[in-house]
Amino acid sequence: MSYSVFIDGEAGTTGLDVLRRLEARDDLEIIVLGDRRREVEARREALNAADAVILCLPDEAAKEAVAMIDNPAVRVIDASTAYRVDPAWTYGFAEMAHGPGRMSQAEKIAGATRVSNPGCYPTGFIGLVRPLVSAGIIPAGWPVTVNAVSGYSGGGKAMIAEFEAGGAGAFRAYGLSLKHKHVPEMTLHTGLERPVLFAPAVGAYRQGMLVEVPLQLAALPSSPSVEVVHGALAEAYAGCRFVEVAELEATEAMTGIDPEGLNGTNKMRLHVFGDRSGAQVRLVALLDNLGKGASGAAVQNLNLMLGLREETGLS
Ligand SMILES: NC(=O)C1=CN([C@@H]2O[C@H](COP(=O)(O)OP(=O)(O)OC[C@H]3O[C@@H](n4cnc5c(N)ncnc54)[C@H](OP(=O)(O)O)[C@@H]3O)[C@@H](O)[C@H]2O)C=CC1
Ligand SMILES: CC(=O)N[C@@H](CCC(=O)OP(=O)(O)O)C(=O)O
Repeated sequence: MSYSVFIDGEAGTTGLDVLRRLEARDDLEIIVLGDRRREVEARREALNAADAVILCLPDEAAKEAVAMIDNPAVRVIDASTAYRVDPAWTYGFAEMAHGPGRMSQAEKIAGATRVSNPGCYPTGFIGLVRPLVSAGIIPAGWPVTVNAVSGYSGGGKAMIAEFEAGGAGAFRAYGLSLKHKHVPEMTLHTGLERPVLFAPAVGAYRQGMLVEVPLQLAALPSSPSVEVVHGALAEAYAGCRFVEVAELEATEAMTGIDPEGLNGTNKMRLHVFGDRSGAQVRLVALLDNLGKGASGAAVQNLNLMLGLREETGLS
């Protein structure tokens, strides 16, 4: 059986990467608009004709696209920020832990017609922190900070053009007003009660990211050991193909970590770097902002929603 898929925003950074991942598949037929991609009526027709649509658009254009869909059978995956904290949409982080006996996020995605694809930074942050909040290691009211660096493709076509024209600088801290659009999503889907303090940065390389959460273990109520923190993460992602937790021994031997290390993949690797006394850790997620941070996750969600589970890599 073949399914039809329409990528709205097919010529953008995320859209092109989704297309690259799908075009070789013989179980999918891709609806491509080419030069007609900005024509409202052409989009409306494609949005209602496809079995599934993947919106790779700015927030406002994504909302307009959703409003154009009146065929109830169409499944929608939105890569923008528009619906990530909307309770009517299912959050598309398939490995997000929910605790024993509850429906997994992957099952929720499989049964949904509206799925919001997570942001790139939130994928790393939620991946690191949610299992620790669920396990009671980080109290819900704890003040949590996240530092991160992304390649410039994270800012889409405009930022790519800026950096590739030269003169953009080697490294730029931003989000300095502390109002980054990812904060509500990071806070909600970890179960934290206070807004996360988010310090993002962008570097003069195209793709790949590190998302880091430093924790003063000795200040936490249970003073957990490095092994307890690592164990909670390892348990949360046991059996997942796309999210892995690096062994403590391997992490201890590392002297650096390359943000480009998982480029081109749909994988995320979590590290727990601990100090010798065990009083502090740096939790670090490594992922491709266009892979598990965007297009890879969108394709994973598409597979789940169309029932192509063998393609998901979820055990
Ligand atoms: N880049 C990344 O790493 C990530 C991006 N995202 C999200 O994915 C979405 C797309 O981002 P990205 O690919 O980076 O952005 P780009 O700027 O690279 O691409 C945006 C695309 O949207 C199209 N578009 C813009 N406005 C309209 C409109 N009014 N009607 C129809 N099409 C329109 C553009 O068309 P045209 O080609 O004609 O210009 C372009 O193809 C955003 O919401 C972003 O936040 C999410 C996670 C990571
Ligand atoms: C480097 C850079 O600018 N990154 C983007 C985030 C990219 C991303 O995740 O897109 P969403 O906002 O749709 O989640 C930013 O900080 O706005």
